[in-house]
Amino acid sequence: MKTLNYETLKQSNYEGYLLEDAPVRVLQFGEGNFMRGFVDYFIDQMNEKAGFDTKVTLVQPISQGAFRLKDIINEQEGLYTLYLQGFQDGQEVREKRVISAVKNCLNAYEDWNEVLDMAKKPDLRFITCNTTEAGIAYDPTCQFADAPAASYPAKLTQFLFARFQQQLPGFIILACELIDNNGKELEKCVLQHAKDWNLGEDFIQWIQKENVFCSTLVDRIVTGYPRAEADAMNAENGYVDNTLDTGEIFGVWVIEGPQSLRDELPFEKAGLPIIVTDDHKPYKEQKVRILNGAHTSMVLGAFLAGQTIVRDCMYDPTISAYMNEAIYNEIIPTLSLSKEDCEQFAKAVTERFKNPFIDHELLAISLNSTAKWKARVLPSLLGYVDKFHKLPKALTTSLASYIAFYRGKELDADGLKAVNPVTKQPYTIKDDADVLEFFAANSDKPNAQLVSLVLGNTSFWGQDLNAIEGLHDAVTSALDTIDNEGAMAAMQACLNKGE
Ligand SMILES: NC(=O)c1ccc[n+]([C@@H]2O[C@H](COP(=O)([O-])OP(=O)(O)OC[C@H]3O[C@@H](n4cnc5c(N)ncnc54)[C@H](O)[C@@H]3O)[C@@H](O)[C@H]2O)c1
Ligand SMILES: O=P(O)(O)OC[C@@H](O)[C@@H](O)[C@H](O)[C@H](O)CO
Repeated sequence: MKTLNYETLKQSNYEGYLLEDAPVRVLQFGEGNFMRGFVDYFIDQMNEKAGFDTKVTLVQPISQGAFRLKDIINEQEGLYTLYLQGFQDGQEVREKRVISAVKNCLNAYEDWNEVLDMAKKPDLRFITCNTTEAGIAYDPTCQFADAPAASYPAKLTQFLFARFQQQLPGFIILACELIDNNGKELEKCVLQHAKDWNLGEDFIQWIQKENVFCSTLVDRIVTGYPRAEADAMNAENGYVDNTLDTGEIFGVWVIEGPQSLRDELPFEKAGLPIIVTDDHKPYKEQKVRILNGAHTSMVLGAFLAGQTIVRDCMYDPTISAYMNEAIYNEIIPTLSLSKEDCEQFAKAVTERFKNPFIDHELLAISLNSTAKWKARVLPSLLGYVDKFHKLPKALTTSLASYIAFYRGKELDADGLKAVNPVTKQPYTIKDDADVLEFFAANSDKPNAQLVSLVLGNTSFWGQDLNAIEGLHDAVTSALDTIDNEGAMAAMQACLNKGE
């Protein structure tokens, strides 16, 4: 079978929508599954339904790994097949679409001059990005002369300076990272670099006046390359697509920015679920704390209890009751939106988790759980303690599950190795090097001591969690239960009412 590209599609008399040539008006930092299944899908839809006539150049912001995704994207001339599946208004929807919005992919380390040359293109109008939660951070070691600078904000500053020198208009910058105020945080980092690198007051003013940094909230479960079904999909399609992407049909993009965005991005004409608002925060709080909070507080314990994908957890009576306990009794009472709104959102989320068409792997969600637990679960735990003056059982147990999951001993380039106590299968813990080194060094310690060290690690949590009354003993006790009776028993213990 031939590899997917325009010629392959022509030869197979493909009749779907394709846009082979159009000006590149979007530069996108991040070539991952999520951006291709969400932002680039929306651009493709706007191209077809609203004459947006726009191609996207992807920039891989980190070095190409062994997989060499940039090369694979370019070999396929940016084309990829996206499967979006789930239920809409009670109806089963399965959408397959060849996305032709992407023109090509550059790697920041291999093609930096080409990236900078993009700044000279007058057509370029939008910058989109998702560089993970790790991506938007100020790194004072980055230098203007680096080619390129290490961090994403520093690379963006170099790119914006190249644009400024061309005396061309600035950009609408749509940040998609799942951190608070992503766009504004990105702008802060850029301004700091401009100042530290002495790029001049005119440039600083140009950044502020000519560019709109939008904070946005993204919501779609994108499960990425479907390893198990890829061969069957390729056989059915009649071509080999090495960048197949899958996700749920549900999707919402909330963009904080001026209403003029509605003129520049014709999403209304294309009938897309994009909301432009002057305050995205309530949407983000609700989504991150309920949906992502439910994922992060559930998956590590569920994995240790022998589960592998989210949907199966939803049909396990103990795990789903544990998740509901966390969502409805411990997370929602700490949120600012009305209980009714939050419960409606939560109900939709748990239905989405049951999506029969996508397999969302617990191990995929477990990636970087330290930062995720801090951003997605800790605020609810703190809010609950503040409001009710006692510990939320399920969220406290999720911290014990996190520690139990992270107790690996052998560290190699791939991650920290551990063995699942139920399936007896080895698994790899993936997180920042300092997190993995910490657990590799401390996993053998007795539970009470390990808990004290984890809770006291201020670089993980931004504070010493041992200071929360009763938390150390409660986490130690839940960890003892996990060790002696299993993770399922620890989750079950959170459901015993009246204690
Ligand atoms: N997959 C989903 O369902 C989903 C939904 C909403 C949001 N997100 C967010 O999107 C992000 C990417 O998810 P994905 O599923 O596309 O994963 P992925 O592994 O397919 O892509 C990761 C992307 O992040 C970039 N990246 C990784 N580390 C980086 C770093 N240190 N600095 C700069 N860039 C870096 C990679 O180049 C790549 O573009 C996640 O952080 C996630 O929070 C994912
Ligand atoms: O993508 P991650 O790894 O940051 O987080 C895992 C999931 O919680 C996340 O992908 C959600 O499915 C997504 O945020 C839904 O919009």
